[in-house]
Amino acid sequence: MAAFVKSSCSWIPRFISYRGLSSLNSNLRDTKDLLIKYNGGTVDLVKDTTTGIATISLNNPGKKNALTGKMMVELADNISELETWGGGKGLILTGTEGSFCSGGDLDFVKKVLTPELGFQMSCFMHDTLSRLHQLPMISVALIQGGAFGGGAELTTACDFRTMTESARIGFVNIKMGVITGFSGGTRLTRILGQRKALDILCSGRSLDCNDAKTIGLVDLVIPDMDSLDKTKSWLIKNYCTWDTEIIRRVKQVTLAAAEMDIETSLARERILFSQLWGGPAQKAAVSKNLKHN
Ligand SMILES: C[C@@H](C(=O)O)C(=O)SCCNC(=O)CCNC(=O)[C@H](O)C(C)(C)COP(=O)(O)OP(=O)(O)OC[C@H]1O[C@@H](n2cnc3c(N)ncnc32)[C@H](O)[C@@H]1OP(=O)(O)O
Repeated sequence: MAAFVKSSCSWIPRFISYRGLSSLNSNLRDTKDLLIKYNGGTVDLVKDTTTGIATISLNNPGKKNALTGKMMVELADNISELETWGGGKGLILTGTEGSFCSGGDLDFVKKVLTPELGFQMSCFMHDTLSRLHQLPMISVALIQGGAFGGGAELTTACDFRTMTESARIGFVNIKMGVITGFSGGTRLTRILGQRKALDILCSGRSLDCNDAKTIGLVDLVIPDMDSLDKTKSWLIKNYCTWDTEIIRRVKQVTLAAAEMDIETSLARERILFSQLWGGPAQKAAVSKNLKHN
């Protein structure tokens, strides 16, 4: 692997081999202390305890919601808070003032341009987006305005994506001389399959809502007006109507099936199922003589 790095990127110092980087012990605590120094913007979490729907808003409108180091830390902290929210059914990830996110804040990026710092940032964002993806809640990215580079990558950590009619999404990392740093390469491939992901990642082209829907990246196209309300209604109506505990368990079963070996996943599903068996939700349902036609 070191030879591959050397031949294709001759400017990378010899000591930064693939193995060398991955064996670095990236301490997330130290990375957090580092990132938080790169100021600007906020990431705001609102939990609606009536509906069980949380909203995370990326807020750096002067830069189309580009992510600073501090915003990366706030996003991680918001996910930590949601990990402890037992009442959560759904999550909407979006941006303020008509934009989703234009990727890493280029003013911040310019200050951390070494392979070691890139590796640290990447470890931190991988951890955050894995934890977002693994939340026992149904997550949706609402793509409005633009989602570019790291911003496009953020959307791939959610279960679903809605997109407004005028929005664009582009995995432009290749045009910036890098590949996906926030885990978007792996996640996009899981969503679309290798061939379509290669097309999107290698071209770096921007997709409009029709392209994104056709290719299977986006689940719902919505008008620009009231897009947050429309996304929330869609999320509640389709995925968050039923009992909180049951929704959270369904999400956990699908995660296990997607990411674990089959025997481990089946074992988990048996436990998640049997803990509900004979519970109040089931007793109420079986006493109603429901017809499902
Ligand atoms: C982590 C890393 C990675 O590759 O993995 C990345 O994500 S690298 C980041 C990859 N993203 C990018 O390269 C996006 C570059 N930006 C753009 O392509 C464009 O700005 C758009 C996002 C399409 C928006 O275009 P539009 O014409 O609507 O607005 P605009 O260009 O006037 O942008 C409004 C203001 O936001 C700033 N701005 C926009 N994107 C920014 C960014 N990522 N970092 C820092 N500032 C940014 C612009 O410089 C401008 O500042 P002033 O008002 O002061 O002029």
